Amino acid sequence: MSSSKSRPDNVERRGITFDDGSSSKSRKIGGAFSSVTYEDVQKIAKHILAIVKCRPKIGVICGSGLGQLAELVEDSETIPYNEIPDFPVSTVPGHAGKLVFGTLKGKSVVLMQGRTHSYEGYSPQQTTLPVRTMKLMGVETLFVTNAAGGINRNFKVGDMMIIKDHMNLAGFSGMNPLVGPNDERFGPRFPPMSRAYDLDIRKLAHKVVKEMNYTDFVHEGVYSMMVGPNFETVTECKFLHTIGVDATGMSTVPEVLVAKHCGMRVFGMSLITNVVIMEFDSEATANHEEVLETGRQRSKYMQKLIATIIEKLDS
Ligand SMILES: O=P(O)(O)O[C@H]1O[C@H](CO)[C@@H](O)[C@H]1O
Ligand SMILES: Nc1nc2[nH]cnc2c(=O)[nH]1
Repeated sequence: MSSSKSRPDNVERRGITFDDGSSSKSRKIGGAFSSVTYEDVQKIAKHILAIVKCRPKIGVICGSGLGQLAELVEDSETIPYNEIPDFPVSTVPGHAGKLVFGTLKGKSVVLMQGRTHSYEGYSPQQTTLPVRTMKLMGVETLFVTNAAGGINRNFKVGDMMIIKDHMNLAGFSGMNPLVGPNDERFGPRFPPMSRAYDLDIRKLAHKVVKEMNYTDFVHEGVYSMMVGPNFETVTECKFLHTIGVDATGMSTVPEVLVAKHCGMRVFGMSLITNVVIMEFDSEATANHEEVLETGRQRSKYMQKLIATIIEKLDS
């Protein structure tokens, strides 16, 4: 299958068939409703499980420049996203676009080396399709990682943040992967989100941080998602700071919503790749090269931390 098959500009949106026989496509309902059905996801999961021997219980989504965790995976089996029918394909530098199956510190895992984002043109349902695919492959615990801009003034470039909660700013404009008809086989119509980030894994993470002497540069805080692709204005950063956000990015939240909806345990971690600009007259500007360079310099610490938490996880 060619990689262009699943790119956002020419992806065939099958949509939903309504009671009167019309489809969401013919009703010209936009991206938010271009749902992927349970059967679609089942088909993709079966396709993948027919290729790999591994039966993962833990999934890890590697954010911008953070895919090197795959180097620690033993007995690895790799599938590029563009070889999986209907799987969204990463189009951004720093996202290799591969599923890596294998054993990480004794645990069966599947790693996503790169994700897709709404700003690439994908609907929230498409960007989260891999999470539902993991669920139907047997994954019970999801680790989400990302590169993010530090809003908290105590954060320095290269620091890390255990995510304790998120602010779904994209959701305020209706961009939420759970919008549309709800299939109870995935989860309930109204899922709670007050404990989105698993408390036990967060406690374990803090213990591991202490044992590894990482306390000077690992914090805990609140992540927010902006749709992007532009970085924030000064006023937007000041707003985020005021409402209690510690780090901001363009991903993760939809994945967490879908993972919680389908009953997964979730742990999230941000690498602070840049500190956001909050002075109107600053000449500094945010850029993706800095994000990737920080990833190159600091991702090994994040990899070690994530790998050790996974090693010590109860299941
Ligand atoms: O969230 P991840 O995918 O780690 O990447 C972050 O870094 C990119 C911007 O440099 C954006 O894609 C933003 O979301
Ligand atoms: N929105 C946003 N995403 C990022 N990803 C990495 N850094 C940033 C940032 O400063 N802002």
